[in-house]
Amino acid sequence: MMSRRLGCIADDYTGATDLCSMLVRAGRRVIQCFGVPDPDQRIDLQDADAVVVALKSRSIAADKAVKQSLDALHFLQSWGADRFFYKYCSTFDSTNQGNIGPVADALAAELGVEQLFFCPAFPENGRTVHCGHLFVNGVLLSESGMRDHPLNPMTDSNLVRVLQAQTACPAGWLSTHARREPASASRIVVDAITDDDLQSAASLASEHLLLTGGSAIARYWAEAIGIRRSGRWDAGAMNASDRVAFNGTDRGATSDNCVVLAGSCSDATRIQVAEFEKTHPAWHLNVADQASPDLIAEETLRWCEEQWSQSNQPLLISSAANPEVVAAARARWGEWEAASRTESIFASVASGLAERGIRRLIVAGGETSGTVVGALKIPAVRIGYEIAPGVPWVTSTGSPSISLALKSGNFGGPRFFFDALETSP
Ligand SMILES: Nc1ncnc2c1ncn2[C@@H]1O[C@H](COP(=O)(O)OP(=O)(O)OP(=O)(O)O)[C@@H](O)[C@H]1O
Ligand SMILES: O=C(O)[C@@H](O)C(=O)CO
Repeated sequence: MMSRRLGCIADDYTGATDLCSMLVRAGRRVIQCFGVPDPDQRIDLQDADAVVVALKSRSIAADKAVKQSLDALHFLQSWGADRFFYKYCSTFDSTNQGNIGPVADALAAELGVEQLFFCPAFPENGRTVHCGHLFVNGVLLSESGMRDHPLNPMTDSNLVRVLQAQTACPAGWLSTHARREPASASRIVVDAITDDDLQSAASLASEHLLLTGGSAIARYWAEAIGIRRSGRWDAGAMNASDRVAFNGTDRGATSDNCVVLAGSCSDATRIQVAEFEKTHPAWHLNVADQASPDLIAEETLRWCEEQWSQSNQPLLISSAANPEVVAAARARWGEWEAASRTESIFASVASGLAERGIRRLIVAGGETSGTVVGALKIPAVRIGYEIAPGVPWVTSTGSPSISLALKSGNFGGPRFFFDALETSP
């Protein structure tokens, strides 16, 4: 079989990292780019079997999401990709108008594809699809926490209906058990309850040029279509010059230091924060405070320096340890301003930590991860060891390199931060 290269477009940063980790499981060398790279960034993609372009297009206006996704497609074609995957959330998050339908339609039109599968199921993380309906840990999507999502509340579990509202093409669903495709539909939601179902779906799609879904199907599809397999990179190792720069700091940090930045408001992250602060120093940001984000960040960095002067324990900085602190910030600033202030604080803290020599960060939350990666001006990362399903350690390309664990809010068990430390580069 011809050796193929896979080009992927993901609609958020942690979702992209989730996808990368599944492709690494399948023995591929994967690079994740944050945004569509500029030619002058000169990211070396030659050794990669798959390239994932991470966008932040999940909740923006549909026309913008379409444009960014097509730009990403053209970039991936210029790299040499000959199969394409569009990754969205395993909970099918979208606004009423999109963006899953419009982006999928635009990519299909550009590639001349008529029939398209939609396969969000991620059984390992509790997301299953039965008769076109999505369940989260056995509960209908519309009755899960996603019902109250601040940006994209998901109040209908029937994905055929959700998708049909976003596309002019006829939508239907397919059970791989029946191996029967809906006769008139060209936009097809695929049932999957187990990984075996995903494997069957991947093999049904083995001739497809474009597939859409969550991360779990991508691993099997890469096998089914014969994507090049060059084996894993040791993507976690820090090189000697980075260590020298790292230890050269005069502000207390040492090469053992690692900081957790938790900006996610999800239940899973709250449990992880509570577990970690039982044994580690923790700093809770007061976003409701009237001080400027820069001042709050400076105060936070001073606290880190104090901690490092006493011990080299990993530190935790959290903004949303409980719903009350988020409510207080929103009451003071309004929802949008409160989120934007939180992100500014995390951006300044992340830059400040990097200036102080920190080279390992664990970040919780998709938006928060996007903010941190943007503040550190990281264009691309290589994918390393998988800490929990869908969350690998990644290491920035270029020098000095920095290692990051970018976690979707709801991913990982209660001891995720400990697991990340134990497996860190
Ligand atoms: N105390 C706070 N007050 C107001 N907004 C906050 C506060 N803490 C965090 N936020 C904001 O809430 C949002 C959380 O989104 P983020 O994507 O980081 O996490 P998530 O939605 O749980 O994760 P994911 O998108 O991966 O599922 C961010 O915009 C963050 O800045
Ligand atoms: O598919 C998922 O659940 C995640 O990769 C994600 O996109 C969470 O925002």
